[in-house]
Amino acid sequence: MHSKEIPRPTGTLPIIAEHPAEARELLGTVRYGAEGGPPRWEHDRPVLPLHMTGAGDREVVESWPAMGPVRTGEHRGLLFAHDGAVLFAAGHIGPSRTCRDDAERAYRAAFELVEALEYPHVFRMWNTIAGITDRTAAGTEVYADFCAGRAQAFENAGRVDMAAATGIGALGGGASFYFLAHRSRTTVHLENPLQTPSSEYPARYGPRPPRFARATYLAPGRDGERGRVYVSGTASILDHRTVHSGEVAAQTQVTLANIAVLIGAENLTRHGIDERFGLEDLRAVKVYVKRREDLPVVAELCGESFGARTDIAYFVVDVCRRDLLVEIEGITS
Ligand SMILES: O=C(O)c1cccc(O)c1
Ligand SMILES: CC(=O)C(=O)O
Repeated sequence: MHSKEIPRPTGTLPIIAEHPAEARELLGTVRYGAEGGPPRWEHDRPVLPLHMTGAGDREVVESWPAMGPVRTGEHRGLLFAHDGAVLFAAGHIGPSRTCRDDAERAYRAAFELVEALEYPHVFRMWNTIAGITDRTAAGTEVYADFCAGRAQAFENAGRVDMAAATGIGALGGGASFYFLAHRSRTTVHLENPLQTPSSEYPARYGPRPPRFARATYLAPGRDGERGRVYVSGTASILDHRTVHSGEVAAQTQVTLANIAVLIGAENLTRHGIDERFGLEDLRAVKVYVKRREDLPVVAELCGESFGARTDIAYFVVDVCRRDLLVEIEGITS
C-alpha cells in the first residue's frame, strides 16, 4: 500500500487502510489478511476475513462507509448491513472443492436478499477462491465449477443483468464472496469493445460461462455523490484469449490499456454516460500478482500509470487462468 493518510469516508468509495476504520459509521469490513473463513460480527458489523496475504505481508482492511442509520441481519449464512441507500453483504461459499453447489446456494441467498430488502441495483461483487485453478476430485476445474454454480443461480433467479466483479485466488479458507447493491441509484453495466462479454466465452473455459460485466457505473446520487465506475478484475485478455502468456510486463500493459479503454470517453459515450475517466482517476486499486518475483515489475508499471493519489494494494495470489500473471481492479474517485 502506498497510502500516506487514511482518506475520509465518501459514500460508495471504501476506506482502504492498514487498520479498521471506526465501526459506528461503517456498513462492513473486509480483511485482506492472513486467514479466511465465514463472515463474523464485530461491533455489530459484518467482517469478512479473506486469506490474501502471506507471511510478512501487511493486512489490508477495506471498510465500506455508511451514510445513515445502519440495520443488520443474517440470511442463510450471509451477514449483511444496510443504510437505506447501500446494502453490503458477505458470505462464505464453502470448501472450494465442491464449488458448484456451494456457489449456487450462496448466490441464490444473495439474490433472495437483494429482493427481500429491496436493493435491486447490484453494482459490485467480489469472489475469492482458494485453489482456483486446481482440479476437483471429479477432475473439473474449481473456477469452472464456481462459474457453473453461479450461472445456475443467475438462471434460477431470472437475472440477466451482470455486475462488475472480481474472481481471484485466495491462499486458503475456501471460497468467499461479498457484494454491494444500491436501492435507488441507476446502474449501467459496461462491456469493453476489446473483450468478449464474459457470458459469451466459448465452452473451452468451462461448461457455463462466467457472469460479470467489465465494469458497473453507479450514476450520481440525489445526495450529491458523484457517478463512479467500479472496474472489474481485469486481465491480459483480448477477445476471450489470454495474450502475452508468460510475459508479466506485457500482460500488465495490456491490462492497463484494457481498463483505460473501458473507462474512457468513447466507451462511456457508447453506454450513454456523459463522463470520462482515465487511469489517474482510479482509487482503491487492487493488483493481484501470481508470482512474487513479478511484484517489482508490476508495481513499477502501475506506479507510472495511476495517479499519485491512487491507493494501490498488491496481493500475491493465483489468477483464474493458469496463463494469467496479473489482474487489476479499481474504482473511479
Ligand atoms: O468470475 C468472475 O467473477 C471474474 C470477474 C473478473 C475477473 C475474473 O478473473 C473473474
Ligand atoms: C480472467 C479475466 O479477468 C476475464 O475473464 O476477464
